[in-house]
Amino acid sequence: MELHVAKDPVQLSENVAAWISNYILEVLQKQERFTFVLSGGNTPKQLYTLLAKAPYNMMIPWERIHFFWGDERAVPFEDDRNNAKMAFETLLDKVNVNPENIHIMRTDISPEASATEYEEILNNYFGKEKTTFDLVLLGMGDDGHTLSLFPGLPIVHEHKAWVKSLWLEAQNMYRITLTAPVVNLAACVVFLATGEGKAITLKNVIDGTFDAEKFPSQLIRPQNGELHWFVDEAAAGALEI
Ligand SMILES: O=C(O)[C@H](O)[C@@H](O)[C@H](O)[C@H](O)COP(=O)(O)O
Repeated sequence: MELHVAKDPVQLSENVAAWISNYILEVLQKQERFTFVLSGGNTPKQLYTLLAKAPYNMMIPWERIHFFWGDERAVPFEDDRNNAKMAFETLLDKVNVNPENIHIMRTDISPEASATEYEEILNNYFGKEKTTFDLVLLGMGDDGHTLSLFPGLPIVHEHKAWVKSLWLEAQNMYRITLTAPVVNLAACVVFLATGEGKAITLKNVIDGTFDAEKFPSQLIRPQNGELHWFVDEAAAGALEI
């Protein structure tokens, strides 16, 4: 695991934009396509906005990037809580992507059907390969969840399925989410976390005893890939570094 600490959320987004674009260019020297899992939540908004501007909008061969989502709230695409909507507004509508390479988690069908369909899409992409995504971007909630793997829910014990739907009582909505097993087959996972509200949880996730029921972010341990945490000083506040 590699920890990158930035002064504040603005610097963090700048560092991550530079880091990610270098990584994409490096990988694309060796292969034709790049598979990129986007995350929802607030933290990545600034990063997406930066990636849509110079120099990154020109530097990155967007048409060679295939986009996926880590999780989705089962609300219509037009709803502001929809993770795909946010990514389109901040990034995908502004750069030269190939619409055929964008794989949203559908919310116009039942959450179960959407999860099954997404699992099929992933199987078609990665079926026999040992490594899945080139890059998975993740966030962590103050409670230690990542993706839609929330503390105490059965989904944290999923060993087999790559995509599942679940009911989230606290938010009164269904979610569709990738599971830890598929994310752990990625070549690279990048977590973003900012703010002092995440400091104690971050310490528990990184330095604490393994307890996935309580801190599902601990489930993310790429088998053969890299794991990076990009955090700001406030989120890093409780770490001993
Ligand atoms: O749809 C979502 O809610 C997410 O994908 C979720 O896992 C998110 O990454 C964390 O909740 C962190 O969210 P913030 O960046 O808003 O703190």
